[in-house]
Amino acid sequence: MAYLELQNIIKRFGDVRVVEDISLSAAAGEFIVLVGASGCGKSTTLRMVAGLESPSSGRIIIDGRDVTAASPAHRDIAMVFQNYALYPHMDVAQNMSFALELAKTPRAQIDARVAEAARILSIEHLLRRKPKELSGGQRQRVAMGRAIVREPKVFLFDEPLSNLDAKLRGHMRVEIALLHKRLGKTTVYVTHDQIEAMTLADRIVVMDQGRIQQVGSPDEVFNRPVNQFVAGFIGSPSMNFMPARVASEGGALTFVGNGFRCAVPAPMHEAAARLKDGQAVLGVRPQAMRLGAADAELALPVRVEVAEYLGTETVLSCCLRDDAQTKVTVLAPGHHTALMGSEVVAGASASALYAFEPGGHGPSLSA
Ligand SMILES: Nc1ncnc2c1ncn2[C@@H]1O[C@H](COP(=O)(O)OP(=O)(O)OP(=O)(O)O)[C@@H](O)[C@H]1O
Repeated sequence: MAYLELQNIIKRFGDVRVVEDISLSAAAGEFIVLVGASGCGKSTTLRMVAGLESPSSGRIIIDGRDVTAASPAHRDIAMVFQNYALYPHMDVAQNMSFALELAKTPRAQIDARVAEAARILSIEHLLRRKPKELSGGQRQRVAMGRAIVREPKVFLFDEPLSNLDAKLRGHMRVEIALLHKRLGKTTVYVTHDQIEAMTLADRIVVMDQGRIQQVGSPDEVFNRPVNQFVAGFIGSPSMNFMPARVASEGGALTFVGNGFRCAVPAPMHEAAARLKDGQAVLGVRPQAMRLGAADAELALPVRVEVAEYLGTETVLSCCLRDDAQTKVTVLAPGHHTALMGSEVVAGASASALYAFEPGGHGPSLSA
């Protein structure tokens, strides 16, 4: 049963609609990640759950109660912000206790909860320090501690790791996953980082231009993206896209692109035959491409523009030999910097091929 529910939420700022009819539900204990590019409306959505913004229309339900009009303090939620939002004049223990003091929680209970949260987050030795005496990662831990002590029904995280350096971000990501496992609370987490989304989420909500594009498990959004936008957003390096038209060659449906052709895989036949003007966008992940695979079902003649060796693999940034505007990234195991400037064939099997109606939000041909 849904524990947190957003029903037909629309948000306008003046004439600008930033959230367009979002409906979403989270089960008790579920970890939901809202992901999307800057400005897609994910923070606004989270802030409406928190009660920091009011929806223009729609309802928000938490644990069976309509909280659409309730103040943040009466929603039983706790939010962790990107900029930590700690009180600078209070020490760590005071920052963590403050909300409980306001709620007139008995002192002994406050002390016990602060001690327990400090233990979970390994910040016991920092309790008497002021925020300015802490590193970014330590401040973020205190912000999480402040959320934990309130024992909320729902945790909300708004880009909590984006102010940290890459190494610390990876470390804190693991801590958040462990914390969720331990506390089991329903969580909504906003990020523009698809690695955070993939690693933390039970279900990922991919947003673009105020709308939900896809809701699914990390496996679903990675392997079965519903449109080109989702396919391009999830996965690193991003999926390669190439324009192609569908032609009937000798009775067989074929994708024909600039300098390559490839049989349309059987599961896409019906959708490919229905395409407007026969135009499609093919997609293939950099990890699925093999160098020199001239006999592969999809064999792309490419020119290697840049080759970056990362220690165990090389990222080859290429363009189609017959169309320099179409870029193709190949992630090849081993050391291949010598290929810079040369022409090679990058191949992929038909099972690794995606195809979409053009325009970004057109459906996948295998959906
Ligand atoms: N108070 C406001 N008044 C007017 N427009 C706003 C307001 N708050 C947000 N917006 C606009 O709403 C859109 C969505 O903003 P939002 O912060 O939800 O996006 P986001 O996906 O979280 O982006 P980011 O990752 O950059 O935080 C943006 O175009 C933003 O400029």
